[in-house]
Amino acid sequence: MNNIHKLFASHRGQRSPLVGVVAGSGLVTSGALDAGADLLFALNSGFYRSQGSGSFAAFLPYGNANDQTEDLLREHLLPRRGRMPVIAGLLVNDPTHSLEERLARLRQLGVEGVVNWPTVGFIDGHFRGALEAAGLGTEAEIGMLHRAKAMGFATFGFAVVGDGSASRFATAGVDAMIMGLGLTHEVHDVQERRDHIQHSCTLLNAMLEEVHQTGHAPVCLAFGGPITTPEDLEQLLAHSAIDGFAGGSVFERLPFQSAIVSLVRRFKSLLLRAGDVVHPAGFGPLVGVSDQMLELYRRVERVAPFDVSVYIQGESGSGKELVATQIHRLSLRRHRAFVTVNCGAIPDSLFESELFGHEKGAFTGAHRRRLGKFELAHGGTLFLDEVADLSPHGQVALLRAIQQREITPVGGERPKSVDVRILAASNRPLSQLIDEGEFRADLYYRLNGVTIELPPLRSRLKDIPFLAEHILGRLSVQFKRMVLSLSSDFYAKIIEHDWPGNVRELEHVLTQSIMLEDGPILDGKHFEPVSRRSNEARPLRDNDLDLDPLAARRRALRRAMQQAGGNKSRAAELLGVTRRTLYAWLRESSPEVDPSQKS
Ligand SMILES: Nc1ncnc2c1ncn2[C@@H]1O[C@H](COP(=O)(O)OP(=O)(O)OP(=O)(O)O)[C@@H](O)[C@H]1O
Repeated sequence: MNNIHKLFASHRGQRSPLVGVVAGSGLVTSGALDAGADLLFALNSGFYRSQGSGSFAAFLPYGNANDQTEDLLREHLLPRRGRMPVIAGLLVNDPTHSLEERLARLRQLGVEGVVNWPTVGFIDGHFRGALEAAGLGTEAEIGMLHRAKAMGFATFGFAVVGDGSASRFATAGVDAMIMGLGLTHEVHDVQERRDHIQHSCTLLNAMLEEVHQTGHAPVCLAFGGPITTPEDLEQLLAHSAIDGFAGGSVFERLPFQSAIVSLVRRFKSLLLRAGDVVHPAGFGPLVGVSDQMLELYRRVERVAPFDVSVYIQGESGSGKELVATQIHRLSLRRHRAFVTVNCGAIPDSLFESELFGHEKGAFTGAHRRRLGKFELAHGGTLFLDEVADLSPHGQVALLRAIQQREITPVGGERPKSVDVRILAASNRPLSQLIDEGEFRADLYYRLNGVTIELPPLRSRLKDIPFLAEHILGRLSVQFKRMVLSLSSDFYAKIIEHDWPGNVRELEHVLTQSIMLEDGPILDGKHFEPVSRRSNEARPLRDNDLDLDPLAARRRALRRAMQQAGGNKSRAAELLGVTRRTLYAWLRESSPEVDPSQKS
């Protein structure tokens, strides 16, 4: 009894289906192992897929199919199979080696099961008749499986729908039947898709009946056909008594598909963030309605059109870069470049080259002329982020460039004049650094034509619901989830927290919650507030926020039903709740949301 026989014996009476993966690469094998697949199939169709061609060629039961399968096993599947039992395809009419030789080699490799693949079942008409008459058809495959069984392999009969071979393999006493439903194909039309699956159920049930009539009870797996999602298989399992499913391209395609889906989503969410997004409760990309923010908007609006340098001071994550972008957008330079320099990230030795560029051959590795940030920003705005991190050397070089309005590229001979507006930001107060001798006062005065101070988030709690709504809107696109609100418990914790990381930290906390929680209302179970404030009076009254969870839920429901066009299944999906929960909510919130709408 090998591992496959043991698996089949222990599977009787189990409720979950057996799942076999036809792998064409090591990547898919590792994925199948990690996901807990029951069986790993080495069929030469996988070899074709890994070469970038369709598996159609593998349906020709001739040529060097057995060599291809052995290569696939040795190079890709066996090194990564873990403890998954492997079943190898064996072409019965092998023109190069005897079946005994092939089987002995497979056994040596550690293969535990054999299936007739590529099978003559893929051929029909006169040619098939001729093959059968010449003893090269199904009978030969049955003979091969008999020999394999005698050598201790588990045997799998691959039967093609409608050629009557299912009963012949079953009668021959194979351990498992693989019931081929045709090539894997994805159908997007919902109705057509359902028709295909129903048709597959009919075909499967006919084959199962054929097998049943023989009095044998092999394990029966559906293979390929229109099954491309777990939901498709669920339908098949609901309507036919199969034990599981095996497939190839359906699993191989998914890693790419999910990568594409997630990339497209991320691109989409980036587009939503960028550009001239105007938030009704804010100013350009800045969200917030607190008095401090309104004051800040006024200041930004005033200074933006003048060509003065602006120094933006604020804690980390409080929105300094957003303020800088907004100043640029409202300035006369808005159609020219906005270039950011993260001063803390440039090693001292590269400072001049980064900011002023270098000529070809200026130093080893300078293969071509490179423009520095000043030249890139010419005519536009240069944003010096984390300016407090500049070394003394960097401070001197920067001061000179600003004073003289010209730069000399490394290795260059003549200075070039540049016209840039300088915006600078720091989360450590520069005035304090000057007192400590860390920052040059003359540079500070050059940078600080006007100061704009960003208030920390903990001092403007009133902005939080607006910021949260804004961030959730972005996250629901990114995660394709309809999250509409925070529970009152979550808000209470948010208000208690000190937010040392400001808005960026709020973004992280909400992102974490959306990943860890289901449903449209986030509870923040995983978030523990940290507060250095004592029991001093809260700067916010409860009625400043929408803390009514029922109202929040109703709003969520209304929007989901609207978005789903009244379709309750879709609305439940959008909200991440079951249909039963959706019905309960609909009853609870009627008559606001009409539960009689179509489902
Ligand atoms: N008022 C705001 N409205 C909307 N989003 C904001 C606001 N303030 C900050 N953010 C968001 O918070 C994040 C951090 O903002 P930003 O990078 O501008 O902060 P910063 O002060 O420059 O941070 P650091 O000091 O770390 O460079 C960004 O994703 C930004 O979009």
